[in-house]
Amino acid sequence: MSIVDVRDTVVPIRSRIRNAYIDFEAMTVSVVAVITDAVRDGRPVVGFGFNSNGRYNAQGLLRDRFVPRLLRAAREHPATLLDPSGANLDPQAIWPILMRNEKPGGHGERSVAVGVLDMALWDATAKIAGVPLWRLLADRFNGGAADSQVFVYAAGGYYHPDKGDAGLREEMRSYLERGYSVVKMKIGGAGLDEDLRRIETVVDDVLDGAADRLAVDANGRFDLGTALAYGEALGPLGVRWYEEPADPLDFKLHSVLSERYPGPLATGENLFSHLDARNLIRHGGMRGDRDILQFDPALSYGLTEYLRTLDMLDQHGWSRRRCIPHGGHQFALNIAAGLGLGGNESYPDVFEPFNGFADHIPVESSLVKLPDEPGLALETKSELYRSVLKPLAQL
Ligand SMILES: O=C([O-])CC(=O)C(=O)O
Ligand SMILES: [Mg+2]
Repeated sequence: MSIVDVRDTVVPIRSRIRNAYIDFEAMTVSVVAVITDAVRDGRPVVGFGFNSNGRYNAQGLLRDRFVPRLLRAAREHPATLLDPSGANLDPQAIWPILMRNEKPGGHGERSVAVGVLDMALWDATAKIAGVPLWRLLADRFNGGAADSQVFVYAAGGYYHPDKGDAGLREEMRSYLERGYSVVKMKIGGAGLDEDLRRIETVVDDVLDGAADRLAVDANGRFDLGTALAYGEALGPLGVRWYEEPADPLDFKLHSVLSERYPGPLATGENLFSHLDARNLIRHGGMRGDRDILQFDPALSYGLTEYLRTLDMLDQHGWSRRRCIPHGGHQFALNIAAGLGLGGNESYPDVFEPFNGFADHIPVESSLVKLPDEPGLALETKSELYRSVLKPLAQL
């Protein structure tokens, strides 16, 4: 078998929302379809991948470097893409082919291009094996143990020009109505007083005072003084976690904050390699008994790299249950179930049509089950499949 073509497209996920650092007026996603000549159910197997929000499409990198490397290997050395049986792809063998002639360091952007391709390769591999990705991962890397359901929380609470406190409350209430018990909102895009008012109205008027059901996300906005000032206000409230207080690469700042802020901190969505993740663990003062690690495999060189990150965490005595990836996609959901992570993000209302999970599986008590269809089962997200994936693959 072989890879016969790779198609890619760019889809806008433009919206008027804003976090503390960026707005999403020009946000885009790269989508790829890896077409194989393996046939299942009378059709060629196609693997799909896409990046999550926050980084823009990687079309230039995909077309200049990563797709040509893959297609050239498929043409000239097809066996190098395959597992020893020769009957399926081997994404872990393909990864170094994609990364040939790439220097170390400076992780970001190319990590998105590789992440999108790697997602599609794992999708195709599981489809060829005829199993859901979560099952393939559990059997291959987790002694066969898969979680039957995954903790998910509703991320939203963005700043929006037309939305006041009433709109924020309504949004958060609607997440609870849709089965989520933990929600997340943005901070740091207003002053501390205004943010505290926004937090308090959600905690008091929507969550019956249960602040441990509300996470807050500053998107890397604060300097040390501001991060500490917010921490002093958030600590006594007891929010679920305080996310990305400061620049993701300022490990010293994180370690100082972690000495002063007793509650859980969360970060990692903007660290794009297992080496950057290791620096966070080594130098960021993260606490293995409470903090949350949000590395997003779609943005950070894919599942192949994420497996290295999990190995690194094992070596540092961290439980995988501390990992709740950013990105709200079905890729990380499969990884969470198959490898025993602590949960996965969900965006019930933003970043359509890439948000959310299988159409027919509801969220209940902030838990979601996984589909049984092979691969990532992105086909179970009908709007994504109809409007983006099917036309791209020309199925
Ligand atoms: O607003 C964003 O960039 C997304 C984000 O931080 C998250 O989902 O945690
Ligand atoms: Mg975040």
